[in-house]
Amino acid sequence: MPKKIAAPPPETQPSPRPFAYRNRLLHCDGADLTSLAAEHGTPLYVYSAQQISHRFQLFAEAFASRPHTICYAVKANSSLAILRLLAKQRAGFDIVSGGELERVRKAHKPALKKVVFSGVGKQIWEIDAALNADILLFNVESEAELHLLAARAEACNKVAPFALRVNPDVFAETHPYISTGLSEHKFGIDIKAARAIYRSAKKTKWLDPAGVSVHIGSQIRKVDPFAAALTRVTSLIADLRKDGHNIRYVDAGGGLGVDYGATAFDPAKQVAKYAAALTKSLGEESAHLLLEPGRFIIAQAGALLTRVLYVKKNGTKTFIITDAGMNDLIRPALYHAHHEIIPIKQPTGKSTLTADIVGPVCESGDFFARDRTLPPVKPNDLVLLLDAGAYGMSQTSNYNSRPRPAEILIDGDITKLIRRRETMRDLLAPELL
Ligand SMILES: Cc1ncc(COP(=O)(O)O)c(C=O)c1O
Ligand SMILES: N[C@@H](CCCC[NH3+])C(=O)O
Repeated sequence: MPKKIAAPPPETQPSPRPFAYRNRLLHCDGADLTSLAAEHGTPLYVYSAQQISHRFQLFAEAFASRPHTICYAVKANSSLAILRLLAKQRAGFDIVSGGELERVRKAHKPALKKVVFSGVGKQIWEIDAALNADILLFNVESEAELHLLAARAEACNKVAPFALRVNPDVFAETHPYISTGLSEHKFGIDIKAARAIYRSAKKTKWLDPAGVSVHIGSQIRKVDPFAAALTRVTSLIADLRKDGHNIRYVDAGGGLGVDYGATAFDPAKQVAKYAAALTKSLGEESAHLLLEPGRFIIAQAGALLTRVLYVKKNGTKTFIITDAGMNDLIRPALYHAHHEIIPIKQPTGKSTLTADIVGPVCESGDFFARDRTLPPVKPNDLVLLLDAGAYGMSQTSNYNSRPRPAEILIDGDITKLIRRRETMRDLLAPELL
C-alpha cells in the first residue's frame, strides 16, 4: 500500500538532485531514507517522481517552439511505474526490444502509438509485435533489416513507417563503450548510402519512408557533436525531399549527459543549450522532431541506498564493503563511472577516511569507488550512491545468485514500493531439475 509521508517544504524549483539532508538525515524529497531502509531493507533504489517530472518538463519547455515528441529511452530505467508517470505527461517511448514494447503496453497502452523502435538486432516476433501495435516509427539499422521489415509488414498486412538510423561518422566525445556514431560502430547505416536505400524502399507499398534518425552515443556533455550529426541529417532530408519522399519525422536520438560529480550543475541551462544547437542545425527543416533522452530525465532522480557490512584493511588499503554490489549497479565496473557516495547521517566533524568502496561479489572489478575520501563510516551505517537512476536498476543482474533490489518512488507526500525485492523463489523459478 502506498504510504503517506510528511509533506516536504514547498520548493519553487527542485534542485538538480532531490537527495538532501534535513535535520542531519538524508531525505529524498520528504521521505527519510533511514526509515525507508528500516522498512524495505537494502540495497534499495529510491526515486523522486517530482524530479523525473521536472526533468521531462525542462526538455518539453526547451523544445516548445517546434512540434516535437519526447520518446523517453526505456532502457535507461524501465520500471513500469516510471514509464506510467512519464506517459501521463504525454511522453512517447524509444524501445529496443519486444520486452520494452510489452513494458510500454502494460504501463500505458495508448502510448504505443508514440513508440519508436531502435536496435540493430530486431527479430521477427519483435517486428510483428510492433507492427501489430501500430507504433510510430521503426528506426531501421541495416538494409537487411529493411527487407525483413517489408516482408513482415506484408505478412501482417500493415504499412511500416520507418526511418533509417544513419551513422553520421561523428565523434561523440564520450566513453568508447557508449559512443555509437562513428563508422567503426555497429549502429546505423552509413549516411552516404542512405539515399539509395530510401529510393529502393519506394519499390514496395509495405514500407513508408517517414523519417530519418540518428543517435551518436550517451553521456555527451558538449552540444557540438549533436549539432554536427543533425546538420548532416538535415541535409540528407533535403535530398530525400528532392527524391519525392514524404519525410515527416526527424529523430535526433538521445545522449545528453549529466554531471556525476559534486559540482553545481544547471540542467535547465544544459538542455536549453542543447535545444538551441539542435534547432540551429535543423534550420528551416519543419519535420516533427523526435527526441530520445534517457539519462537526462532519470539519472539524478534516483539513488542507490546501501548498508556498510564491513570495514577492513589489507596492507595499506582500506575497504568499505557494502551490501550492494556490481550486480546492483554496474556502471563503475563497466565504465569506471563516477558516482558520489555520501553517508546517510550528515557528518558533524571534518575527519575523513580514504578507502575503496566495494561490493560482496567475487570479482576484483566489483567496486563503486577507488581511493575515495569520505567521512568515516562503520559497519551498519547507511550510504547513498547518487545519480544512479539511469542504467542502474535496468542493468542489474542476479550474478552470484543475488536477488535484485527493491525500488521506491517518492511521489509528493506518498511513498510507493514500485518493485518488491526479489526472493530466492523468484531466482530459482525458471530452473528445472
Ligand atoms: C537509440 C538510442 N536512443 C536513446 C538512447 C538514450 O540515451 P541517453 O540515456 O544517453 O539519453 C540510447 C542509449 O544510448 C540509444 O541507444
Ligand atoms: N549503459 C550506459 C549507457 C549506454 C546507453 C545505451 N545505448 C551507462 O550506464 O552509462
